[in-house]
Amino acid sequence: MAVNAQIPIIDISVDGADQVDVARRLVDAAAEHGFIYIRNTGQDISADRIQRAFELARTLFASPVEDKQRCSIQKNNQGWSGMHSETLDPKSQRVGDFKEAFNFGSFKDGRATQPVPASMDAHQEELAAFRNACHTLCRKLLLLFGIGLEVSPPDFFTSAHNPDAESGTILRFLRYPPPTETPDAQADDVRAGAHSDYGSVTLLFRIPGQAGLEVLTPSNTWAPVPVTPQGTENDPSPPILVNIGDLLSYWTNGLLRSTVHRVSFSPGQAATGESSVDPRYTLVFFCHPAHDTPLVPVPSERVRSFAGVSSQAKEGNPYAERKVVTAAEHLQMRLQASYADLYKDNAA
Ligand SMILES: O=C(O)CCC(=O)C(=O)O
Ligand SMILES: [Fe+2]
Repeated sequence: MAVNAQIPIIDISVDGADQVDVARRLVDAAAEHGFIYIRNTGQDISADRIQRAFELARTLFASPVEDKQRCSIQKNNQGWSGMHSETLDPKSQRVGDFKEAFNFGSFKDGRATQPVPASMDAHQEELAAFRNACHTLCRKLLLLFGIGLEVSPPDFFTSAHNPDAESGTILRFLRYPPPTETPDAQADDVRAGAHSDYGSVTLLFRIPGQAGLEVLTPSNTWAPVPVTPQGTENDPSPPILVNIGDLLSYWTNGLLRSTVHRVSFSPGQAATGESSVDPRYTLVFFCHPAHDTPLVPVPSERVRSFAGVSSQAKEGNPYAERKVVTAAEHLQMRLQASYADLYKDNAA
């Protein structure tokens, strides 16, 4: 059995805790691992709210296929993508990812600004509220990163993530079919190819008992990431898994790590007590800065003087060359690589 990934568990909501200390621990975890478990005792996003969002994901994917197709993914990265239409690791994958996804962009006055399946019509306010709660938690984390990195001013990242500004921020529902629905899958296939995320920070919600997520360790092996790490079994909800995206890694000169991960079918690789036999549902929130944010050097002595821009810290970050791009430009580069079909007219 593979050894689980060693990812720190941090509680950012303890009453009376020293925020500077919490911030430092968060930065250390992000710099060393790129992944952090945020303990969820219900203060930031309640267990009920998360469970309801999972119910909505099940309802959405059970919608008639024509209804989902009507909402097919567009170049703005919003909408439905069916099996095999996204290929997160095009260099190594024989076929596209074994998954179905629905990406929600922004909501205005509690309504989606994009077509959604009819089954979601009555639930739009609830979806908007979940998305807002995720955004608020990301901004809380970004403020702590600002404090931990001694950025001046500490709200440098937070103010670049104004929830009302146009951005690449996406709430994504995912469904990975069970092996019984994918008899054509081969031993080397993956449910989601190896990749690092594109944005600033990602929040991942999973269902206890469902295996699949693995991170690439510094020794180049795949380590499973259990949904419920030791010590959180009695919490109302498993910890929220946070990871650093390429944009924040790039922005911090590689100090905060964006770590490569994938979703495997995991026979024999699953963490104890987890399995891959059921359809797997996950909820992911990809937080991005406002489109027009220039990714200039972060005003932090610690970032500026980060000497360890080593090949390891740059892992998964294809933009080794430093040049000021906007958040929107950064996102476009990545999307074009993952959705070959959607962008094929732009090739050449
Ligand atoms: O479903 C998961 O566990 C991870 C999904 C993921 O890494 C992604 O969508 O970027
Ligand atoms: Fe990811």
